[in-house]
Amino acid sequence: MTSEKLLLIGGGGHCKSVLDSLLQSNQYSEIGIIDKKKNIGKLILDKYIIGCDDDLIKFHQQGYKYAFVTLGSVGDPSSRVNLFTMLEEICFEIPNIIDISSTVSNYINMETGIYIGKNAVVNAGTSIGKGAIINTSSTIEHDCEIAKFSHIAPGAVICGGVKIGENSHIGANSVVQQEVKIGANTIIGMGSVVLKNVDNYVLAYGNPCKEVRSK
Ligand SMILES: CC(=O)SCCNC(=O)CCNC(=O)[C@H](O)C(C)(C)COP(=O)(O)OP(=O)(O)OC[C@H]1O[C@@H](n2cnc3c(N)ncnc32)[C@H](O)[C@@H]1OP(=O)(O)O
Repeated sequence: MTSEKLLLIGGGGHCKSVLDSLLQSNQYSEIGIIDKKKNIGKLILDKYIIGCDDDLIKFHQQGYKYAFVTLGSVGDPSSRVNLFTMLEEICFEIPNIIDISSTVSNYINMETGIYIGKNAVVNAGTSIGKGAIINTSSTIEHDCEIAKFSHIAPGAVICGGVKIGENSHIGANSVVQQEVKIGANTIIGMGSVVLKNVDNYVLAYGNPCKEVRSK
């Protein structure tokens, strides 16, 4: 274990997933959670909510060198993006958090603030942008590009050479055919089978996946 102290920003369900991964890896000496002021003192798994956004600078000065956004999102990651920017401005170091049960190739490129959940697989030649969530049991095959703040939800299968634009959500248990391009700020609904490219700013779902409306 290092003597490094980490803050998790957002104390909801996604925080529990990330915290559970952290507790199994035993990487940080202290973990504190930041949430709404009214939730200070509440326990998440076995870590406390110790402050709110207004306290971030104080905690940084007190030796919390690392911080990570644990607010989740389904389709609109704008709050996650804003929190990430706030952490960068305060000069926190933003690590990647990778569950020990995942299988991640050594031959991938990762920016920062990425969560890779339980039993996820990321294959060689893939790149993952900052703030992305690669959730439980998802598979990202070889040579994919997963842009920043996108969320690959549990069980989704992203076949080889797929490109996913920033801020997009690939719904749980969807399958994206090899070489397909999915635009930015787009939502693919749960259980979709994506056979063709999907544009920016659309909601699409179904088997075969079809654009339903603009976002
Ligand atoms: C750890 C975690 O839990 S991470 C979170 C994982 N969760 C996900 O990935 C969820 C992704 N979200 C979805 O799939 C949502 O259903 C969305 C975003 C596609 C649609 O949401 P909404 O716009 O609220 O649609 P709404 O629920 O009102 O449904 C509208 C219609 O679309 C249909 N529909 C909604 N989603 C889907 C889908 N994935 N596939 C097929 N049909 C769908 C509904 O049956 C409904 O049909 P109807 O009008 O004939 O009754």
